[in-house]
Amino acid sequence: MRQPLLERYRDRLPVSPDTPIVSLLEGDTPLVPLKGPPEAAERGVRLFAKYEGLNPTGSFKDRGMTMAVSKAAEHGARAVAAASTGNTAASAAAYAARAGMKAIVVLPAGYVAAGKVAQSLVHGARIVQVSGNFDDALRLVRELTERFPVTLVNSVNPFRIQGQKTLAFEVVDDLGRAPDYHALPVGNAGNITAHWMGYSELYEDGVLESRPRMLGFQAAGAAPIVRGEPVAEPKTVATAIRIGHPASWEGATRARDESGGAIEAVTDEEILRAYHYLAHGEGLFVEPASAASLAGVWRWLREGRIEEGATVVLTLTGHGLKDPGTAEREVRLPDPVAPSLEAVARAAGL
Ligand SMILES: Cc1ncc(COP(=O)(O)O)c(/C=C/C(=O)C(=O)O)c1O
Repeated sequence: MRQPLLERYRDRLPVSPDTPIVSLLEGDTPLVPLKGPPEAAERGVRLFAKYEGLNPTGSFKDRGMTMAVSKAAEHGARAVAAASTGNTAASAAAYAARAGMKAIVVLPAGYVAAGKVAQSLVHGARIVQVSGNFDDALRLVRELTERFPVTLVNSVNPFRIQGQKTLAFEVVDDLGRAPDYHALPVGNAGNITAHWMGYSELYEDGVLESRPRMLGFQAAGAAPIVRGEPVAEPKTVATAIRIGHPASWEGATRARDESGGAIEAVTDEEILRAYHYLAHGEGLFVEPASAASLAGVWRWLREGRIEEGATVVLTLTGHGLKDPGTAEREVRLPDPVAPSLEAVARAAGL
């Protein structure tokens, strides 16, 4: 029987007997071995995908949200709030509903994928769209939660990072060791901070002999950490990481530097190439931001920067169904045909 995430890793989380467990049986996602692009097989590099789209709301956010909303409930909160590019909103809406709390989500108008908006709406969140970008939304939500009795559940809330570090625990449980590299997309940078925290806790406890090199990838049009300065008008097809001023900037650079890893930019073209490869080459449907993990590793492989025989884990952060708009723009639906065997066979290419 599946356990709530907070039960499975209770001894490594700020969970006390007074903490109500608000759970949708999140976590315990598959670590899927990939065939990998040819550049991987040529060098005997083993690729694994941590398929976070199989969390209850379809993204890794559920790991942090079960922790943050459970702690909010412990402290008597009646409402939670988050700024979001969409997945935090969807997750906050679901866990608030689970907890019988109100959810307020502030979204950058026009830049949130349809699936995420649908989730937030149907779970009953109070949606506020602002004419601005995610960074404006986060600034406003921080002011809102200082002014009103509402708990902030963005990843500036440390309980979110605590919940999200469990991904590293699961990878080690599955592999029996840390991978040599762990790649993931970087937006507000809470997730790379959390990944590194998880591996570091196991390393410091003597469970691991080594930690992975963390490889963070930003979209080229939204790469403030790569550029070393905020990006006022972030632009990318990967709307989940269309963020110009990451709240966990320091956490991300610490993970990069302490691990001897890197944070680099990948173009929308590289992201979409990886997006299509994962879907029709590996059978994994992910949203564009998630594909940035593979896009970056694919470039490292082409450039010979990953040593022979290495083990690489890619965090695929959100399910492709979150962003049907990109799917429909990327793959045109054929016109209807006559209801005859000949027409169907011809359309089917038989
Ligand atoms: C699919 C997907 N992939 C990668 C990221 C980047 O993680 P962070 O670097 O921890 O921000 C996000 C983040 C989304 C939000 O920030 C939000 O939902 O407000 C995401 O949804």
